[in-house]
Amino acid sequence: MLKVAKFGGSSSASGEQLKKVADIIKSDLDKKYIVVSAPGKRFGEDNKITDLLYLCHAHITYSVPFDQVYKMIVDRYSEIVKDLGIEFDLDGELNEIKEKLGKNISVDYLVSRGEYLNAKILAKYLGYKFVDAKDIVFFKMDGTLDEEKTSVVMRKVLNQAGNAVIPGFYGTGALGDIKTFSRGGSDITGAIVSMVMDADVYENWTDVSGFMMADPRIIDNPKRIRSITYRELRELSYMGAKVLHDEAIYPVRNANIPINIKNTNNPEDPGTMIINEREKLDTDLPITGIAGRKDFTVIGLQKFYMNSEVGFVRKLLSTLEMFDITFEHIPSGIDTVSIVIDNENLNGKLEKLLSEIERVCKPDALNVYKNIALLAVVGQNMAFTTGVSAKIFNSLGENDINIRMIDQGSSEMNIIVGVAEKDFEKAIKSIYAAFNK
Ligand SMILES: Nc1ncnc2c1ncn2[C@@H]1O[C@H](COP(=O)(O)OP(=O)(O)O)[C@@H](O)[C@H]1O
Ligand SMILES: N[C@@H](CC(=O)OP(=O)(O)O)C(=O)O
Repeated sequence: MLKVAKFGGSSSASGEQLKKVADIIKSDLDKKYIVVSAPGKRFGEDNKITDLLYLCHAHITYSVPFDQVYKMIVDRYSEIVKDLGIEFDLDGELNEIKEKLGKNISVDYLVSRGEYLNAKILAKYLGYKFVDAKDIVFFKMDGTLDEEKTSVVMRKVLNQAGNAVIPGFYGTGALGDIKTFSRGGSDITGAIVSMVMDADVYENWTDVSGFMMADPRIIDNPKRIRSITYRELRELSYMGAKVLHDEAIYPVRNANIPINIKNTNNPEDPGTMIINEREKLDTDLPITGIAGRKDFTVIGLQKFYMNSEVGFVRKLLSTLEMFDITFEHIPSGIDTVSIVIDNENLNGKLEKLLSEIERVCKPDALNVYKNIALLAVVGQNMAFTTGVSAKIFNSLGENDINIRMIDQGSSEMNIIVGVAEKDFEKAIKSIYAAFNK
């Protein structure tokens, strides 16, 4: 039996947490490859090391003194090393980083030091080998994973290493520089190690006892999801349930490796199993989970006889292509079509995009709705159950929540609802309550 275990920032936020991590690892010899994030928050108002490193880089870029932020980082690691009581040359490591803290330091290199140092510390505490992610994770020129090179090199290095601790979140770019995944990317590193080493299970250790039916920061004590398919999980994590990065699903799903979400603070809890087959799901609830995100803009077009104008949607989408904008959903009616765009992708381009849409599509009306939140109600059982959408829309209606958009994928595995951002939490609460009476 081979297990890959990834411990997130919440599991490694302090010496005390890292001691729990070590106990978990030592109590199960199948956990051979350990992936670790940078120290996360110890309490609500605390800072994640990765955020402090980004902040430090911003100070350097704008030539603002960064000593105070840098000191906060140094203090956190000093405390961890002290609490663990290990002999660790922290000063030597920090000096190496400090020497590079000039104007031209790459942001990816600097933020990757969060996981680098944490993995080195944990390896020392466990007596495991430290394997630097820069030597086993490789990216292509376009920034995507170089799966071939990564597989060959990682397999060779890890087979020789025996038990090893690997920093998550980064690897080496095509030009030999350090590159990171997007935020939360240590989950992806864990999934890649699982795939390449052909693990029997990928354990993802965090601070909650599994994937919940809804965000526990919005719903008090939500029901735990005992088992969920990769597809459902991807929908939920993409839509904001960031327990697991949505891009971490692909490598393990392809290799058919189950993921087990577990709680470092409650290791006995079974957590959530993420598997391939719907038939083996341990649930008969019509919906599996609810997730959502704020910060969307909806652009709505109306045009009489739009449905008979050949190529209308193509023209509309070509305007997005022109500005290099991706979209989330495109619900349409007979004479209407809307595009839902993540604000991050609009990035100051909205006015220019609207004028191009006017020019190319000549709509009768063009409306923009800002501050939209999207909610996704997800479940593979939904396609086989009647009345699910009625329940969702009734619950929103009963709570006076105005629905701004509805979309349902062809898989019938999710229903997406757009609401005003101010109604976001209320909407999640009312849908959750409707399915948990
Ligand atoms: N549906 C959900 N189920 C469980 N946790 C959720 C859900 N949606 C959001 N979360 C939040 O995700 C957090 C865990 O993710 P994250 O902070 O990235 O963990 P880590 O630091 O271990 O990587 C939980 O503490 C919880 O607040
Ligand atoms: N430390 C990185 C990568 C990561 O995956 O962190 P976490 O496991 O705490 O989500 C980040 O904050 O984005």
